[in-house]
Amino acid sequence: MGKKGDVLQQKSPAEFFAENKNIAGFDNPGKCLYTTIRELVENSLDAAESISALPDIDITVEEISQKQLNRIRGIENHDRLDEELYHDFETDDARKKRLAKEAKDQERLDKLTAKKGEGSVAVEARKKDLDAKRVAAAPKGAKQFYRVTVKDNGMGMRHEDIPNLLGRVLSGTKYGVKQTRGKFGLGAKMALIWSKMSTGLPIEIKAARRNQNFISHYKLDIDIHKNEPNVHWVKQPDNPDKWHGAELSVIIAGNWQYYRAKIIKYLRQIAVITPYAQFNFQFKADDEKSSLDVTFIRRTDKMPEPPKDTKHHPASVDLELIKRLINITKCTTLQQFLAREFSSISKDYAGRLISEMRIDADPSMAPQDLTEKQIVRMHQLLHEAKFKDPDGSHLSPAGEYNLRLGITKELHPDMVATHQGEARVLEGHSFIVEAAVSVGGRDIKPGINVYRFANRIPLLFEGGSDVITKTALKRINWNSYKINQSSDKVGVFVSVVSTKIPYKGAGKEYIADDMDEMVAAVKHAIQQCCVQLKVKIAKAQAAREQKQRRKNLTKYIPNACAAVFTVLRTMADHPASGPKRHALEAAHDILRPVKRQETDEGTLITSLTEYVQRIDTDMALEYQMQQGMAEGTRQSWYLVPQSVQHEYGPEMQASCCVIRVLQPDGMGA
Ligand SMILES: Nc1ncnc2c1ncn2[C@@H]1O[C@H](COP(=O)(O)OP(=O)(O)OP(=O)(O)O)[C@@H](O)[C@H]1O
Repeated sequence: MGKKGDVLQQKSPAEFFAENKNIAGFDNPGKCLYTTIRELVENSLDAAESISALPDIDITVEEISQKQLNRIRGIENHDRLDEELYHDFETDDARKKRLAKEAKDQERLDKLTAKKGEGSVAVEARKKDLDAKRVAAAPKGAKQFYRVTVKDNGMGMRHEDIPNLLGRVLSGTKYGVKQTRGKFGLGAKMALIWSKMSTGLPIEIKAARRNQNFISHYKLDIDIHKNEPNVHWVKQPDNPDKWHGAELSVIIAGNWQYYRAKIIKYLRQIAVITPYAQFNFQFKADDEKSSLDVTFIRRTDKMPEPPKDTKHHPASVDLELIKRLINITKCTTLQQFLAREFSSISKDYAGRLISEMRIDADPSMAPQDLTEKQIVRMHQLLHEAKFKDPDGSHLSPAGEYNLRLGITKELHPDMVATHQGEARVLEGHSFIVEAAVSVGGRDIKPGINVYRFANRIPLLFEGGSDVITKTALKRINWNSYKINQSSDKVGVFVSVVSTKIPYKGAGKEYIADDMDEMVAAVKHAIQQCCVQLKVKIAKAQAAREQKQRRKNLTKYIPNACAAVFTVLRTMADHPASGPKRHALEAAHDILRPVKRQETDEGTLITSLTEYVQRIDTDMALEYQMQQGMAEGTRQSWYLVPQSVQHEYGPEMQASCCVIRVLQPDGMGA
């Protein structure tokens, strides 16, 4: 018999992920609830977009008590014999103490609210703090369970594929070279594994493809040891309405209280990046007051072009992948194989590559006849030879329009700028970085608030290690764009799309910060937004300053006019005599209208105000001329001269602008 630790064991992928569920973002019950919702919603979005349907997604989270759960599982509910055995047991004394403390805290909160006002930052922070304290101090209650149901209007699933797609870890339809939210073939199965681990209950699936006259209705779970689906029952009811889509429902342990904020934040951010989708979210609590019903309304029917399937770029393939492609290819010659199974290789180029291999490979040989050595040589050459970069036309970024729309609808910022970068390449996969930077708005804290998206899904965890957060916080000199990084409310939205997002881990929570190409692309996209904002901020600042200057100048006009008018009035009513008379004759023109009551205090105020405003505008223009016109305020117009001879004279100044007539470059006088 072998020694302990010496015995060969094998694990199925399902067993591995069940034991290491944190790798896939299933860390604790609260996070499991969050990740389950997220995985199902992302599958729904992929499914709707794959048939170009505007996504309509219903998400329901229903609280289920231990008693209800037992009823579902067919377990009898027993009355407790020994209360003290249980987690939620609390002595009378302990309860009294807890309640007294809560009352005191509430009193303090009321005082703070009276002083600072409801909704103020200080009050909100204190409320959050108290909620956390309350949860921590409350006796550990029974576990919490939830039924999570997500329904969509997507492509559905083929009836016979459903058990494998949802009951076998590492199986899916998104392994190709295409931009999709899902990639690993894991998410929905992790929700099922967690349901199996925490409640022992199977998953229920309804699905129908377009024009299918029945609905596939399954109840299944997973044999974790064998990594195989285990179908409890299957039905095929009629589908008279020709519904298409999928509805998945799992019952799992979770923690709504701790993760409510994160779940709502996730939905809000996914609504920002997919404003063409409608999300109806319902939380059904036992107690009506705690229930929640939120709809993130579709704001546009304009969907980005869907991503397209592409081929492997030669720079991204490894030896195993080449062998796999050789096994599955339908090409009959090596030259065809290189030209058809890879991107950026033309037929001619394939011929040149084969000659360069110099290993007796011949363009007309069957790829399956390549020896191990020939494959190794081919792999080496594919990594040494030059190829055109993939152009990114198969990617589907959200688009500046959608990004701007989503941000405006959710945050209502004062200003926002967007930029979509050029396609770039990372390890043979093209990627595009889009960014938006907003200033001001609702529900946004002062400082730099980073919103990260990858393949159009929000990333909410592990922000500190992410390339986007690090770039926004450390590599941008905000001051140089007239943005105060601690007091302005700045939103930095960055979305990366790629056929392969370089996630760290299967949980899809962050993109590493160690790839120069990615760092450069993210930095460039943010900077481009900042450049646009700088112009807008400068304009807004100038307008504010002018308004303030005018306000300062006109503030004392009524008082000054009242005093001047009193003097004029007195002079008009009591004409001077003697030596002063001559001196005052000059003022005759002013005094006469006063005497005739044609000029009064109001006339003086109006005239002086107009005068001050005119002078102020002239001064502002003169100042701008001295400073050189700001780029944003300068506009070129092309005028056709009335005659052949034209004098390009000095500039003309009007009250609202300065016109400088210049000779176009390269034109004769
Ligand atoms: N709502 C849905 N509509 C249509 N097909 C679905 C739906 N949900 C899941 N599927 C199918 O089931 C497969 C497996 O889904 P699963 O969530 O396990 O992995 P994935 O989405 O492929 O990858 P990832 O683990 O990265 O999320 C998907 O590839 C898809 O084919």
